[in-house]
Amino acid sequence: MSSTAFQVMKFGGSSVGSPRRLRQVVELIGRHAKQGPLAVVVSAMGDTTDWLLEAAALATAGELDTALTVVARIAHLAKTNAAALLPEQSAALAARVDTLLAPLQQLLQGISLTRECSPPSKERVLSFGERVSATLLAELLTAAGTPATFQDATKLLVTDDRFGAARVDVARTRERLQAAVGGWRASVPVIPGFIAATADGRVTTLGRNGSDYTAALVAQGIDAKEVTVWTDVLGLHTADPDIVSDAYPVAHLTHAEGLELAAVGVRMLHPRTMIPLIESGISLRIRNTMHPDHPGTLIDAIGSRDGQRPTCIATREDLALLGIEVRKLADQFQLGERVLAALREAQVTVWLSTQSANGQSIAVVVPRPDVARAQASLERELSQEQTRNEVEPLAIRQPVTLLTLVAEAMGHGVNVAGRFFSALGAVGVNVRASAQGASSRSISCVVDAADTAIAVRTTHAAFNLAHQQVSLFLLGRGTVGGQVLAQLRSQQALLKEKHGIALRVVGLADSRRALFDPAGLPLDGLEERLARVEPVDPEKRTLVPLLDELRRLPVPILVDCTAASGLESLYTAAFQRGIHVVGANKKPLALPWNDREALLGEARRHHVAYHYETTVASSLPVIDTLANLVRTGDTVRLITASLSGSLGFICNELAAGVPLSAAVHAARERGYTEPDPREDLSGTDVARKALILARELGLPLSLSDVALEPFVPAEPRPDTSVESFLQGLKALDAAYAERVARCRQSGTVLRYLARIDPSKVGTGTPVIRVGPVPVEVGHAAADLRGSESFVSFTTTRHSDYPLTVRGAGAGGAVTASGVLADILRISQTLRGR
Ligand SMILES: NC(=O)C1=CN([C@@H]2O[C@H](COP(=O)(O)OP(=O)(O)OC[C@H]3O[C@@H](n4cnc5c(N)ncnc54)[C@H](OP(=O)(O)O)[C@@H]3O)[C@@H](O)[C@H]2O)C=CC1
Ligand SMILES: N[C@@H](CC=O)C(=O)O
Repeated sequence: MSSTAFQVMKFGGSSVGSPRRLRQVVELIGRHAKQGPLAVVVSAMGDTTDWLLEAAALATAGELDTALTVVARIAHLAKTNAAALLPEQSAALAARVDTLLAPLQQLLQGISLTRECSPPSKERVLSFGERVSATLLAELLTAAGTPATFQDATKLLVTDDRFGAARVDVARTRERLQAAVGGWRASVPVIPGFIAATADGRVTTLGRNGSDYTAALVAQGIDAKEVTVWTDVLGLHTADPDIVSDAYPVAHLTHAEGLELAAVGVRMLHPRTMIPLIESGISLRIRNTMHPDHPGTLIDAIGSRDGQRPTCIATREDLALLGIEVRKLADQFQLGERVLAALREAQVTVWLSTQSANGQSIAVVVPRPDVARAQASLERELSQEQTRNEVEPLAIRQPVTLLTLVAEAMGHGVNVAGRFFSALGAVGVNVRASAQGASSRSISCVVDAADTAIAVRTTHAAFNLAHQQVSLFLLGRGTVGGQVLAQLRSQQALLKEKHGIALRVVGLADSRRALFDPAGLPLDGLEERLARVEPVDPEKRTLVPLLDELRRLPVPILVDCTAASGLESLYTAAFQRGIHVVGANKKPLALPWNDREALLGEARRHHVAYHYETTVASSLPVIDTLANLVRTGDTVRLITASLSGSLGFICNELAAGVPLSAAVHAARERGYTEPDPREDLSGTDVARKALILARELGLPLSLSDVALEPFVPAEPRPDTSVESFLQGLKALDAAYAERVARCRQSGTVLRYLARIDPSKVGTGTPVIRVGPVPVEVGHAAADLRGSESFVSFTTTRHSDYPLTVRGAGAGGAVTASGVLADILRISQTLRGR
């Protein structure tokens, strides 16, 4: 290719739709014209084409006056834009616009008289937008010092006479362009996009993305080296930036990738545009007029050599999935061929078709507006088989979206399909149909329209981000929630850098306030920010609308660090929306057996995780250990445990001579107790934990089955406030000091223990007992320090020496670390890499 080969630049309607943008275009062309020969293709200004359609429709309806006001609107836009750049010539420019639009007014008069807008007339009407913009741009360029000449596209681009769907005669077009190009070096040719003409000069148009197509045809016809499409985006993005905030422009693609993307619905590209460029080896650049120094996206024969180059995610929406299945042997039917032929005959576009391996069934994806036509044609085609009851009734699913991954490197790596489907499955998106082309450059699947956003975000993150994004909605900012935020602040950067997990808090709520921002809430000062939110009555508040926002974000997790009752309905709503739950709150797990089963079943049904390791002994790995014992086929014979960090601490304080009331106060201060310490002192908290463990063994028990002896009876004044209850504890100081002294004298230590004995099932003796026990020296609980907990599992395999887990059993920091570990478990499982 000679170094003096032409560049072709195409400017879309928005690039020339306002004075500011038009000025940028004039400057841009001026700069590039100095660097080498340049041809310019331009679209109609702003919404002019839509207005022309409106004017044609009005004229056809006989409303000529209104149609002419639309023409006046078109003229006004053109005059205002041009006059802003060249005020001293505004009158001449306005006269020019009027002259250009005079034939349009006559044409509309004719249409209104006959009340008929034939396809040729409609093409002529539509051609005026580009004529005006190209004429004005040529004049503005010349006035700005870049000599430019309007070139009439109807004299350059030749089509057949199928008005409305004209086909270009490439050979004749090339002949004309070759003849014209000789005169284009002295002055920049400005060619109206979108319009062409038949060989005998009748105006035709090139349809959707017509100006891009004009640019490609011109480039091919004049042997240009590159086409640049100037737009208002930075290039072709990895996904629709309106859906994926992390989508980014792709630097370099192959022609084949570009064609594939065009074929699956990327609006910026059209297969018709790609084909002349591919045939002639011409590169295509997509750049932004507002950021002219940004390189944009280059699409050429070579593409990127980077093995890690991005994967583009394209969607085509408003589709329907039709399923056809035969009951007889498929080879008698040639089902696939017949279905596709019938749809072709009915002029229904098929965006995807996929057949079962034995040809017994076929699924096709068609535009939703064409469903009735498609259905009628298929029913016609298969009517005899239907009468003989040999085919299933046509299954129609709509609206659906076609989601396609495109990347040249896709075929070079293993497990692309696995990652694609597992990423979608992990967020509960059901794949309704799928297809991978032999090109191995793309893989497509069909999802319900309602899942479009989450499916695009999820696959974009799985294939393009070095890190897995996780979106957290945190309930509770107290002892545990506050520490979760503190640990996120200190760990966030490290987790992203070292483990590829980007944890983002998108929501924070306490009992009366809530903050939510899908883009992420800055962690610094977050609790203070929440405190400034106007409080609402908790009875009247619902967080469900925020779950609707959360579900659209990557790996959404609801994190419950409250002790609130009734949150099971919020969990259910979360599960139903594909949101995972991490809970430190024991109450949803201590619901009556059937309710708890229903809750866990809902999570399973929606393929989401519900992790609650911290509900028993804070961050100690108790539930996980028990689950592994059960999973690997061991039989748990007995669980003995000290499950309350606060009661363990209080017992140790009592043994050290601290009065009960002061010990409880200290436990509360240290964040060991429940928000209401009576839950600890009454043994209820331990009963819940023991119940959670027993249920992990599959025992269908409820709280009322637990034989409970309180540590301190919350009765007889359960209605008193927490503060006055705590005050009242002083009256018990002496009795508890005496109780502990008696233990000391008998060589025992007071502990509050839980015992789960599955052998008691069906015997009438309680399976779960919790209560205070004086333990002998040498007992596993005797030497527990501070808030330590322990859990001992005696099993068939661990019979001589029980498997014991021991360590800090309460406290904000340790519990928060357990909550974080549960969050990371979900994140890592979903990372899929
Ligand atoms: N502390 C510990 O060592 C351990 C605690 N846990 C569990 O962690 C949970 C939290 O305990 P902890 O942090 O100590 O309790 P705190 O009382 O310190 O904090 C509770 C938080 O939950 C908020 N809250 C209450 N109801 C709601 C609601 N409906 N929606 C949103 N937020 C709400 C409260 O807001 P407001 O201030 O407005 O009331 C408060 O911010 C409890 O279930 C506890 O059993 C588990 C293991 C160990
Ligand atoms: N209040 C609880 C905290 C952990 O669940 C305890 O004391 O153990």
